[in-house]
Amino acid sequence: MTARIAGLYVITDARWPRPVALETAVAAALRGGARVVQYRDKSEDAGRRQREAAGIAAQCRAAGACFIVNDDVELARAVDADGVHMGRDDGDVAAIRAALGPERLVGVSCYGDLDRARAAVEAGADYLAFGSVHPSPTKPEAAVVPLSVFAAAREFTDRPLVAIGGINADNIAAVTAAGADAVAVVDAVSGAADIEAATADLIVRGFGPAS
Ligand SMILES: Cc1ncc(COP(=O)(O)OP(=O)(O)O)c(N)n1
Ligand SMILES: Cc1ncsc1CCOP(=O)(O)O
Ligand SMILES: [Mg+2]
Repeated sequence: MTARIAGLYVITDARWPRPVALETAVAAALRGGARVVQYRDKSEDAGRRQREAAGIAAQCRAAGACFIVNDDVELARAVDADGVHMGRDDGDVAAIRAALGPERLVGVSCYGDLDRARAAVEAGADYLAFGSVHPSPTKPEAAVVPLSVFAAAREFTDRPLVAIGGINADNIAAVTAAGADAVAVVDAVSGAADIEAATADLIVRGFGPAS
């Protein structure tokens, strides 16, 4: 399962107009080659969240991509997502691991904190995310952490390492060269005029041409 966390990891953004265009945008990202999609929606409209997450889950299933729900274990279970992504305000990693069982992935934000990363591995995290690795247009308040964090984390874990924050076509190659297995983006895809082309371009620049 953890092998599925690799390549371009696209995170949905509220700027995608709702509801039809969100699906259209996810379809374009999947055609462009996104291997992981995360539903990230901070609203409290439970009905719309459920509908949108279920729709994206079906799209990812059809495309063979991995589908992750941000923050919300119950929603992940309800739509049969492949996993959840949890940050420092989203609950205890061991408790989430126990609640979800071994079949679903638990991704954990580690920011630039290697002690948190070690503890997350101990608690059963399936992948570790580090960032912002550059100033993020989506989350400008996020602290920037050095790319050396990937080599440092690789010293103690073979879990997939995900980079996030301010990653775009100009800097993605340096991020993967530093050791990130997957690269998570919001703006570089959702802000693009042509989502399919932007996705494909990021993949070639970051991971090389498809073999
Ligand atoms: C892949 C990935 N990495 C990091 C985050 C950030 O999680 P968190 O710190 O909980 O912040 P929010 O996204 O919930 O605002 C993420 N969502 N995905
Ligand atoms: C959710 C999150 N956590 C750290 S940066 C970030 C947002 C990443 O978005 P972008 O790719 O637009 O910088
Ligand atoms: Mg969170």
